[in-house]
Amino acid sequence: MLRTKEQYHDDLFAMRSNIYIGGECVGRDDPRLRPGISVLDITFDLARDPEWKGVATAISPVTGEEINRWAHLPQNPHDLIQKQKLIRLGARRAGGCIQRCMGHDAINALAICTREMDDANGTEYHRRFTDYLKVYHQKDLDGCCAQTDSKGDRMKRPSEQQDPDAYLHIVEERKDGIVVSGFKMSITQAPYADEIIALPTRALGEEDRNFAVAFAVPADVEGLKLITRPVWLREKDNPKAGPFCRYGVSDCIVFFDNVFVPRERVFMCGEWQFGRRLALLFADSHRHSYSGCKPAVSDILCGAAALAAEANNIEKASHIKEKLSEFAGAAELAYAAGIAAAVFGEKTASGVFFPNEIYANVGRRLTGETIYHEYNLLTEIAGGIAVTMPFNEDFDKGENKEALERFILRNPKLSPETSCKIWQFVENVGASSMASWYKIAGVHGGGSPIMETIALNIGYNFEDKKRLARYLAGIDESLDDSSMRDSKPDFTGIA
Ligand SMILES: Cc1cc2nc3c(=O)[nH]c(=O)nc-3n(C[C@H](O)[C@H](O)[C@H](O)COP(=O)(O)OP(=O)(O)OC[C@H]3O[C@@H](n4cnc5c(N)ncnc54)[C@H](O)[C@@H]3O)c2cc1C
Repeated sequence: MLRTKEQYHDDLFAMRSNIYIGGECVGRDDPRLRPGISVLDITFDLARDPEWKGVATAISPVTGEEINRWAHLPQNPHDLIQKQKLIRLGARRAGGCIQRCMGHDAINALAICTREMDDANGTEYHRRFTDYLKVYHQKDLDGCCAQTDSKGDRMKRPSEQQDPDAYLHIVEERKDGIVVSGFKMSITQAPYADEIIALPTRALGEEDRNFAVAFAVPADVEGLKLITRPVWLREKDNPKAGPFCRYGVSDCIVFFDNVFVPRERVFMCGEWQFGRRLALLFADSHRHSYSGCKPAVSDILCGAAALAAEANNIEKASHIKEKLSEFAGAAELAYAAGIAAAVFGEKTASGVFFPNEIYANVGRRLTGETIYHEYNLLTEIAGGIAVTMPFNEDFDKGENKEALERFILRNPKLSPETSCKIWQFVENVGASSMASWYKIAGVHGGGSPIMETIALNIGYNFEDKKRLARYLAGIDESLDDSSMRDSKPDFTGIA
């Protein structure tokens, strides 16, 4: 089934009120949530648009029916590339973050890890998960991923924390399910998701057994509170403002206050040995997703910088050309890393095709490192007007309207109206509440750069480089490069 955005809204607005903003409990129809809901609308519209069939849609391996690609488990490299393409496409339209990749990455991680736990322990998590996914596909659900725990004292393990709620944990195990408590934080799109998919955030020891828990619950389940921080642009309700102003985002503290999770929705319960594996499966899949969305952010920043250069009539200056080319490097190297991760990925026992973790991590780290630099490029090219421009209303009405039409004109080839729109866009993209969100998301979303460093320290073959150096230095007589010969890209599904 492919839901329309109207069906999605109906389902959303029928949910129990458990959203808290500024100390008040509000419904999902609160206008401050609307900019985020409008982003999700794009994902429903794209899936029903014949032009994007096969990019925004896929065939479900569990129901055999056409589904929204956000709910799909990639089966081959082609699927991973289509996912990457869809993320860049959606993110370009949403102005930077399409918000659905976390749920997608969570279901992939669960499909793989439940199978591996069953193979190791004879449990039945994979069957439960597949049954859950069938309903997820049939109802065309949207899940957010609640992985990041509030974590309390960073130097202490989950079981050592003064407040056990610093990490989501099992409070009680019953025959028919489990009761869980704890805080997850920075959870994007939780207030307008159908489902919350909870996963562990880190490697766990035996003493952390109760913190090894994964499950899915409806986002309005009894005992769940979503303490929400919406981000929107000042012009969100101005019909004359550009599409960028329609979109925004909400992140949440997801507070599980003794929430009951029925057995059929529990996908990990005490398997602490698999804590790291499940956390990393999500993180690596999400880092691959960044190779789609971060290039879109670079596209937008590059476009804004190029327009600012045009408005300043400095396009032909050599330092501007050089700066613009840096955006191309940031966007396309990250995108290329995503494609490499897809064709050098691997088929897991669950049938899910998983991106190569080295390429996914180097791509993600590059994007985290360049994000502030890219904003700096825009600032250098645009000058200071982004933070000093009068409000839109001053350009629209009042006694200074005519004077401001002259003021805003720098490049005589542009009309005052176009010039004004360019500078308003530069302000919104580069110097707004959303701009700050994108900067910090660019660094920490998908794991802080240190997490990619750790992943690379574990997975990258440094011994191979040492062997090479030993050979070139004359310490070893021969060099074994057979791994280069044996590693072959997989083009399954790619026409
Ligand atoms: C905009 C945004 C959206 C997000 N959306 C989601 C989402 O949808 N779902 C989700 O699950 N998460 C989400 N996240 C969370 C994101 O994954 C985390 O921000 C990220 O993993 C970093 O965790 P943290 O913010 O708790 O920072 P910390 O982990 O506290 O990191 C802060 C600093 O402390 C250091 N540090 C931490 N622990 C240690 C230690 N033991 N020893 C030494 N140094 C340490 C780190 O290296 C880092 O430099 C989102 C984050 C942002 C900013």
